Amino acid sequence: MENKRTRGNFNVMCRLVGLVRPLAPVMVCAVLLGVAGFLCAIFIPVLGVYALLDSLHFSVPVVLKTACILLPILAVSRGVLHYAEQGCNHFIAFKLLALIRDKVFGVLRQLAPAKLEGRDKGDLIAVLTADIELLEVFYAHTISPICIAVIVSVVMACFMGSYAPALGLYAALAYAVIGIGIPVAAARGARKSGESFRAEFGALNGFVLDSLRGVRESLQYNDGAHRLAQINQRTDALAGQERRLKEAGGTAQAVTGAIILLLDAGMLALAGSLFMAGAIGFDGALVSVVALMSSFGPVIALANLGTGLQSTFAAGNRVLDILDEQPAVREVTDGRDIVFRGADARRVTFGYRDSEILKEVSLHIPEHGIVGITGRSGSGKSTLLKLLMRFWDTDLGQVEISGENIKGINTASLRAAESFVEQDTVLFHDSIEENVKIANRNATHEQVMAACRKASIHDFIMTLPQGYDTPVGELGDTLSGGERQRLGVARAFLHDAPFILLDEPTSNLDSLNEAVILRSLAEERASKTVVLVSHRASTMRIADTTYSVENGRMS
Ligand SMILES: Nc1ncnc2c1ncn2[C@@H]1O[C@H](COP(=O)(O)OP(=O)(O)OP(=O)(O)O)[C@@H](O)[C@H]1O
Repeated sequence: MENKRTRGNFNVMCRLVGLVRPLAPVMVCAVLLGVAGFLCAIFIPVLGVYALLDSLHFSVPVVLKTACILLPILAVSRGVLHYAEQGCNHFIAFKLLALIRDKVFGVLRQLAPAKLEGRDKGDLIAVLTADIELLEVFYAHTISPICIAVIVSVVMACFMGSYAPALGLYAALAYAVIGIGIPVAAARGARKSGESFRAEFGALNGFVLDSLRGVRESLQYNDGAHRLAQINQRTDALAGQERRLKEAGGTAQAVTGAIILLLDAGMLALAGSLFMAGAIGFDGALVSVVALMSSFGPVIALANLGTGLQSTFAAGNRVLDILDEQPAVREVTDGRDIVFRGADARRVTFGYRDSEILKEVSLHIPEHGIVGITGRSGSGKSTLLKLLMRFWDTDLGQVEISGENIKGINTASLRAAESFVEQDTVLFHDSIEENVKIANRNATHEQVMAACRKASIHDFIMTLPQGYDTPVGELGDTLSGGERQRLGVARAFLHDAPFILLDEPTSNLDSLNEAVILRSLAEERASKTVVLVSHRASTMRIADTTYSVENGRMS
């Protein structure tokens, strides 16, 4: 993706919160339940102190008898509130994974195919699975703990401040040190490793996927051991990074524990000195010390987030990179629908990024004509077909379909009018019948068979034990290149669009199968218009007009 960028953590946090606005009421519920639960837990020892002071005849707001009734109520409430908070968090987790994946898939649909060309597919899978999964931690276990910690800290600082303002200020400072100071310091230290861990994780996914795809090549050239060594090296590097992240997390936890003890000791000294100076009573000093000691729970949860948070922000960044990516072409829904009446390229200039591939190319494709395009490898023939499909927009000049600028035609209408058979046919892990039917989900079995006959693949399918129900192996690698190619052509026949664009449809075929497909195309010409890219003179013979692309120019 071109859009790879690093946003500030606060920016990432705000953007991620914005993504799940519909879940805000449940999040508020989770926070309120969490605050109530923590306050119950904190006030159990405080009530104990009140009971003790009451029995020593101090004047306290809660007497021994009331404390004895309240203590079990608080204990049970703590459990119930915690359970309900977790219930809300899990509800949020499940809903938001669906919500974010839906958004990301929506964007990918717009980016495809142009912006996904050349993208590391393994890395993309890592974003769609692991990174989004990690965001669940962010929403359910980061946002709500932060809110809970802020609210509980304010309540407790006010409570201690009611005995003496200095006690309240000290408590607020202590909470800030644990809840802000430690996670910020830990996150700063782990920022680079968090980002590179997520990036490396995606890269390893891509590498393994690549290795699986190329397993035959690796075996053939005896490159398996080298490939395995590379996988091991990457895995070790990733494990090393993870270990460093975990070690940093462990160190942060140990430091947190030590600082809390020091802060407790400081509170004891402060309360003691205030008591000695007569500013507060013994009850105020004791209650404040116990209240502070028992109220670090919510901010400890934040301190523990520090190092893990970096991975979460890095994952958030990667998800936002996809969401922010601009498609190469915008889907048109408020344009015109067309009836196909021929196509034209008018002085089309186009390049991928900086390199110019086509320069002022013009070409006329009359309705019911068969137009051939030849040219050396890499001259831009497939690129021209992609411009006719509007996978990309031209830099200069324009492509017209039925006399309309292609940019103003509704995308759905354009897709219905065109069938594009690319050089490589991608097959899904499904039966042959279903693989052909992706071109027309409503087609009957008879129509699928007719399309396969035209593509000269029917006889082969009938030799298979399960015929059209034969499952196609992963990535179609149980079929030969020519068989896959003919299935691709069968899809185009089944799609039944008036304009067929074929990119090297016969490159893997013997002359017998080539002849069948060319005859089928010739028979279809009463209702179809065909653009044919091929290096084979025998295939080009059926074209009425042949253009040649050389050095980006058409002749
Ligand atoms: N998505 C892309 N991003 C950047 N460059 C690309 C992209 N797709 C193709 N190219 C480059 O554009 C040039 C033209 O590619 P194209 O596939 O159109 O050539 P072609 O004439 O169809 O070649 P062949 O006959 O080998 O299929 C090549 O140099 C290719 O590397």
